[in-house]
Amino acid sequence: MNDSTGRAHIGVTGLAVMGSNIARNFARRGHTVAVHNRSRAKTDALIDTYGHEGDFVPAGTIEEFLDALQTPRRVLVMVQAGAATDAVINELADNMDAGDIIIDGGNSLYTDTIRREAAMRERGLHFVGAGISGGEEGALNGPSIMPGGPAESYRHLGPLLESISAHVDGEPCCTHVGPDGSGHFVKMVHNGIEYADMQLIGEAFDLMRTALGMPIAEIGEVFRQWNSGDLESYLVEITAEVLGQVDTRTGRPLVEMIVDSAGQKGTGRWTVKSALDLGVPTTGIAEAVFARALSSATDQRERARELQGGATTAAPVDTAEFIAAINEALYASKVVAYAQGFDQIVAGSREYGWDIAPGDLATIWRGGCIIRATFLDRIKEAYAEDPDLPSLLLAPYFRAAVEDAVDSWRRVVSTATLTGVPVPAFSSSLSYYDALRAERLPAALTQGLRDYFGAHTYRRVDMEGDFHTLWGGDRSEQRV
Ligand SMILES: NC(=O)C1=CN([C@@H]2O[C@H](COP(=O)(O)OP(=O)(O)OC[C@H]3O[C@@H](n4cnc5c(N)ncnc54)[C@H](OP(=O)(O)O)[C@@H]3O)[C@@H](O)[C@H]2O)C=CC1
Ligand SMILES: O=C(CO)[C@H](O)[C@H](O)COP(=O)(O)O
Repeated sequence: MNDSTGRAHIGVTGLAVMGSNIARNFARRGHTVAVHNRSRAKTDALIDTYGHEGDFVPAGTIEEFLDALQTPRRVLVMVQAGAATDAVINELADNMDAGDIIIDGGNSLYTDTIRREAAMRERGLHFVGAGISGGEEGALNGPSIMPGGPAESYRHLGPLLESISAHVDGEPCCTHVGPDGSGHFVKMVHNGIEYADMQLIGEAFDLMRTALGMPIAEIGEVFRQWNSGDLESYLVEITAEVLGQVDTRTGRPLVEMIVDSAGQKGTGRWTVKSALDLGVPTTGIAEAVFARALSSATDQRERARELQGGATTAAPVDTAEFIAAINEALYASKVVAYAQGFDQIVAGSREYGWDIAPGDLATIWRGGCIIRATFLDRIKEAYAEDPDLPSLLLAPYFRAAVEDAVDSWRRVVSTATLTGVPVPAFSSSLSYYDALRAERLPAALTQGLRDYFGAHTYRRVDMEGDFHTLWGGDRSEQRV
């Protein structure tokens, strides 16, 4: 047990990319911040390079670190998710006192956070699983922060976290999301949407590159222009930057020199697994995760290059017009991805009793995070108008935008198919839209088949109850 008389307002342990920049963010905003890392070198490097930026208290051991903190102690853990996070939390907990607060700011799996919160609560500690987004730049200048955990912890922590978060229209991009794993759950879905956003941008790029045969620099310019319209967002902005980058070794566009095999650390996959468990059709995110998996199946792709694509047609004639159509298809598909992500958040909130307000997330995702976009203002307004919106696609603003875009969207998907350009996210989003608005779905036939082979029963459109047809007998229908 420590008898703390320390002076630091908060401690950060784990000083890699995220932790070191968040520690600097705290210090630059006038907070005294204790800093610690498993291996001392990162602590020393932070102090040597940035020590002048504010009031840091470097610590070599967990005991020194905790002694440096005011009580109740507040410690932000920024280490690798999984076993490393468990190890750090347990070491902290063994040396902390009742009422102290541990904040896990890593990309932890929300079910781990539920487990850890319960374990820490039993030990009298507060545990806050906080999703943090913004990468290196956001961590330093203002991330979007999604803290879960007990409401009481947020009363102690809120002002501190809000002070380092991004702000949009004077509002902090940080709010208490709900109990236990809710903060990490919404961060997971945020990352799933991030995957879908990037996949859609990639498909738009591929259409311009492969179907239209445009030079990379010109495509970059298109994205730059799109960033002053409805698609204005951080990811579209940095797409223009990446496409504009010239490789210094070869003089060619850098993107042509990067291996086309996308990595993933897990949050997209977790989103899809959770969507399957919750029964939410998060198809855009799933396609994005599978597209990364397919891209990284490099040996299989190498062998498959010999497969013939059949009679593909020539590129669209009017380039400018087709670029405008891609813009609309991208926007409509993006609305679908967000609609599905928000559906998943609503379903998760219901499943775990978290009472998450979707509009609050739209508010705190407007700044600081990777999916920040002007678009989120509209989502915020949509949920302010109707907090129980059945789907974002039914909010008047988005409904009108998607209905306006749908002809272009169909043309882009059909042109992609005819020219042999893969557009899994564009096309699955359009299919989702068509399925959602369909009068009748072929699920009726699925039910008939299930009843035929497995006596799984079906419901009728004209009366209540469950029914089974005696398929192997006289084919009469029984009420079961
Ligand atoms: N990078 C990004 O853009 C973002 C990352 N995140 C999440 O934030 C967290 C931190 O990310 P990032 O800064 O990239 O760092 P990394 O995920 O690369 O983690 C490195 C840090 O973890 C520490 N660590 C690893 N294993 C242990 C252990 N067993 N015990 C103690 N410390 C350990 C390392 O210490 P040592 O130096 O001693 O090896 C180092 O400080 C992760 O959960 C990540 O998913 C969230 C948003 C964005
Ligand atoms: O959380 C993040 C941004 O919000 C991280 O950058 C995350 O690592 C991105 O995921 P992946 O590495 O799977 O692309």
